[in-house]
Amino acid sequence: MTNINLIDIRRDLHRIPEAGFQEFKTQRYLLDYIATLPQEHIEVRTWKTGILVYVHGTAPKRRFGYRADMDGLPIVEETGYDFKSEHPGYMHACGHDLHMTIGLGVLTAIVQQRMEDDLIVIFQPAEEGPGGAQPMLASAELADWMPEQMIGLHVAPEYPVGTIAVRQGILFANTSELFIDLIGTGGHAAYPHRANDMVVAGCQLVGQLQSIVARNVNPLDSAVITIGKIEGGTKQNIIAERARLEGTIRTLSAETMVLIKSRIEALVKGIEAGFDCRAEIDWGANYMQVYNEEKLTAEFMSWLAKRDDVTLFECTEAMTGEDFGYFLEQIPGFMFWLGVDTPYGLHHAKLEPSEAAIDVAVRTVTDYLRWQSAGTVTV
Ligand SMILES: CC(=O)N[C@@H](CCC[C@H](N)C(=O)O)C(=O)O
Repeated sequence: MTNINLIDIRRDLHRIPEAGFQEFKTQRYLLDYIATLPQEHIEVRTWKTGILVYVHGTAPKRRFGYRADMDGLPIVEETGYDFKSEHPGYMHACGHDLHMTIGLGVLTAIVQQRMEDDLIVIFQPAEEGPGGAQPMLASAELADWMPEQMIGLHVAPEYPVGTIAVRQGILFANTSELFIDLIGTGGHAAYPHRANDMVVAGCQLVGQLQSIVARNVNPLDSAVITIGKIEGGTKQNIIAERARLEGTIRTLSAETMVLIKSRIEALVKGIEAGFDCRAEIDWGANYMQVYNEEKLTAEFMSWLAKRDDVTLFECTEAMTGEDFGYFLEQIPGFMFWLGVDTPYGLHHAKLEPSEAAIDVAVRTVTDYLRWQSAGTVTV
């Protein structure tokens, strides 16, 4: 395909993980690489810290899109890599370094040997939060370059390299972030009767939240409420005036999300009454489910099944979230899982995805785009 060293690129990107909408070095790195490609048939735009690259086809009738997310996570890296993150407390622990590298690989292949149709490669910031897809889709930069068909992928630690897992319909859940501040009265540890302990209130609330999925959601439906962070108090012998819970809600339907939010509001009101305190709920960023358009996904799956270099696996839905769902709400297409064969899961400090998967993905996406563009399939 190409003589660029995608492994080196992935390692360079791995060294510089950045928070959502702070991907300045990442954007610079990608732009510098894109500038080394022949420029005759490409146009480049930036949007915030994201990038849009338009590759003009030889006889375009349609415009395809491939999207890669760009941001890292606030995790202290514990891999055995000699190319560890150089940004303290930040790590590419969700595979976005691979997603971007694959984007550059596909871009390079299509620039080197253009297809008939147009391709837009989208590097999107802030997938982990607060969400870059929705504002990017509403931006002037994308408005006149809107793809007619979209592809996205996500690394999957649990599958061997060479496996592509996908399904028609819902692939990833609806999500909502959840931030609850509890505000009471602090005081001396020895005088609990004169204070209003928000650590106790916060702990009770975490316990009560577990009852929503267990007792309010239909057992044949699926939902998750995870509280990933608790903060409260200032010192071991001071009763905490404030506590803060931070979490996320996952559902397979919009209706269940509404139900869960109303139950959280009711339980929080109960805590306010029971502890005579005040509470503030912030729902943070909400992501649309990732819904794979049935016909295109079925065609992709039958195309994959005929290949002998990949193994197709028809997977179930996952409760992960992805703001790629907003692309698929407006543009027909699909997302698939790419096997990267590593014992540690996404968002783990020891995640070491196999780099051999990069070549698998570049080949699969490029061949699929060429096959589509050759007119075998119409949307
Ligand atoms: C693939 C993946 O891990 N995505 C993230 C998306 C986060 C959405 C939002 N910030 C939230 O926490 O709800 C995930 O955690 O699934």
